[in-house]
Amino acid sequence: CSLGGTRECDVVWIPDPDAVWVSAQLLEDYSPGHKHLLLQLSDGNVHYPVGSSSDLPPLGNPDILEGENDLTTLTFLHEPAVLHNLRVRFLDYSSIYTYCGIVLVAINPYDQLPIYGEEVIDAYCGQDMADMEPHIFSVAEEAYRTMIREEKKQSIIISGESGSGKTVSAKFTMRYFAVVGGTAQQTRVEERVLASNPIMESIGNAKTIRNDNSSRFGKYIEIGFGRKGDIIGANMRTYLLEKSRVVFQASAERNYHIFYQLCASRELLEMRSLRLDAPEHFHYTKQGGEMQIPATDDLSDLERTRSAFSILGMQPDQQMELFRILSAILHLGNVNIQARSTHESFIFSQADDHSLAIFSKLLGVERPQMAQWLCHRRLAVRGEILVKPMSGQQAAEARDALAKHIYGQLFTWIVHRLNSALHTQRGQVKSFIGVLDIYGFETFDRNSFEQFCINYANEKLQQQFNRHVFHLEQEEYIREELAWNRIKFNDNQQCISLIEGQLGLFDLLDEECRMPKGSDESWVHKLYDQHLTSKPHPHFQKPRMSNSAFIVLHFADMVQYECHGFLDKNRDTVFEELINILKASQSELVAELFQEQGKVSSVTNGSVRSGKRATREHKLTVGSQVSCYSWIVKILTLYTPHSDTDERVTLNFIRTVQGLLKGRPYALPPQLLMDVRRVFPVTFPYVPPTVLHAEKLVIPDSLKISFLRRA
Ligand SMILES: Nc1ncnc2c1ncn2[C@@H]1O[C@H](COP(=O)(O)OP(=O)(O)OP(=O)(O)O)[C@@H](O)[C@H]1O
Repeated sequence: CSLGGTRECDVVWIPDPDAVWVSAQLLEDYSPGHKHLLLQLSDGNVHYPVGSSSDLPPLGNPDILEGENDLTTLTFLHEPAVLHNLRVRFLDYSSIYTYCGIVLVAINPYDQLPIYGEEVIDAYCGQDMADMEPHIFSVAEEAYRTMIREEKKQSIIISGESGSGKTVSAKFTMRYFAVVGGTAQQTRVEERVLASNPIMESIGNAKTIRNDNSSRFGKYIEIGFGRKGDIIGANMRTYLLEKSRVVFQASAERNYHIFYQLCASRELLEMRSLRLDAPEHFHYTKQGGEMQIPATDDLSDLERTRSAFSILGMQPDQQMELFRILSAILHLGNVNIQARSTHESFIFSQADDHSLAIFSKLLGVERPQMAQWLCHRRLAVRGEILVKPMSGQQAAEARDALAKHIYGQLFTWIVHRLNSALHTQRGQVKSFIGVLDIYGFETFDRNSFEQFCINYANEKLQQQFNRHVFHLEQEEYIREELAWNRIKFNDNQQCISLIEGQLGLFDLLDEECRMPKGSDESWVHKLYDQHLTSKPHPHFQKPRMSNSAFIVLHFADMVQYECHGFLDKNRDTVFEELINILKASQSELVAELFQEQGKVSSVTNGSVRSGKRATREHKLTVGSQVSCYSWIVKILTLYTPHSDTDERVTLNFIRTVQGLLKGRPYALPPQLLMDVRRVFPVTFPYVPPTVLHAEKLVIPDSLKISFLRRA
């Protein structure tokens, strides 16, 4: 029988509510105009309705192609063909890997497979990708060989939803490079590169409902190779750590592993001074209700973390410094903030609070000062400085913001420390292979700012994939004048524009953050006005039963986000008084962690949000960290404002340049971000990164000169 009378075939795929797709035997030829197809399913014959020839079900592939190791060799490549082929390979051939051209598709086996030993690495070493069964090692080998043969830097991008196996795959590629780029005996460099994994997992991974060891940050590691293809160092960049987890965990989730590791080690002699208890006694570790991950042992995991720190050259006393700060965060979470009985809206924290005392001692800071500034804030009113008690909720938020901030600073410090241990002389690095392991697409029952940022990153990654696999490939066909049928693919630019474009979700969020009375609710209503009423956007919806949530139709799924907390998380604010106390800490490490912050806070911050100058809060929004005007940043790095006049000049300059650069944005390189934070923590508006590079942006010399002269 045949469909359309042109091709002999007797199997088609039809949609099924349970199995997604089922195959069916075609019992009659189809000719245009037929209203039904007569199909044989496992449970009998059916008349499958077809409106027109474009409604015909997808055709099955010939039996001979079943289980092919490269999806691009299939005669028909569509969703049911892909799923069926992956299933056959997984179930019948016990193979978790399949190629799709240059892409390797991996299915998480959730089982220890004997396919990653040294002998398998040896088997893949030096072999061509096309000659070998699909494997993560063959992708690593291809990158390694191309780097050496063509002297070209390489990147491996690992993407997939949460729990799909990205981090495990990234670790296998690193192990592969450590073996092929090392000597027979592991040298210290490879050992150090591999040792960074347990450390990053301890401080950046946590149990979520999807994955017991979920990475809560993005990671890009560049492994540097010397002339002979030997590993000589590495450098890591991290992206957007989920700091909210430090103070809050959803049901059945945990905080970062390191906290439980420390609690589990509380009986060790050297750990007693940390005054730790079981995790169920700490507010910051018990909220998820599940303290233990089956089949893991937090105590032995801490040993692994400590030995990795030692491999990376961190001395035991410095490790203890880290553990002291981490333990202090747990004690901070237990600080008792109470409503004052006479006046309910004001609160105080008892100076003899046991947890506050331990927290202050561990961090080497003054307890009375901490008690004061955890529940009071300084206000400038008509030139006068007033001290005002906070409400209970404000004080709890200030405490949590401090905990998140300390953890975030410590995380960044550890990454810097690891990079110094993995660092090599630039001149020696001949080439590198980058491995990007970024958080996977997420959708939970309740999604917030973190999921929004993660899904946005995945949307960008998908676009990169589309560009690479379809767009650039087809451009090459055009250049080479090859005949082929243009492949249609789902371009996700519309969804990306909704998030990052002008009047997009980030744009309106940053604007709301600058409003004196901005709130999550008013932001979400502005979204409804803009993207439902004024100009309905195909990727934006409002849930029928809620006035405080919005839905984005992502490439991977529809996700409903609750607006609560978006503004706070985007502002990422900490009060300066608390930072100053930490800066004055007797602990060298604590003081060092906040030195940068001190510099930032001493610079007056042009807060558009309050409509006035604000000196007390750090306000570079998270959204605006993702992208920024690089020219402004470059010029700012040359310049530190010293007075109010300077600041006004700077703000005017920024506004002028923003006008000039409208629609020509540029993603801010991380090192410049550090510079701008240090020099001038002004809130930059969110602008989408495009293909344009900063170097190509032309700023009139007259403007630059006039600015520099005035500055
Ligand atoms: N190749 C594999 N072999 C055996 N088990 C695997 C493999 N890949 C993944 N797993 C299992 O799946 C779990 C989740 O994998 P992984 O942490 O790599 O997911 P992920 O995609 O990085 O998730 P997230 O985005 O949440 O960080 C691992 O802890 C491991 O138990």
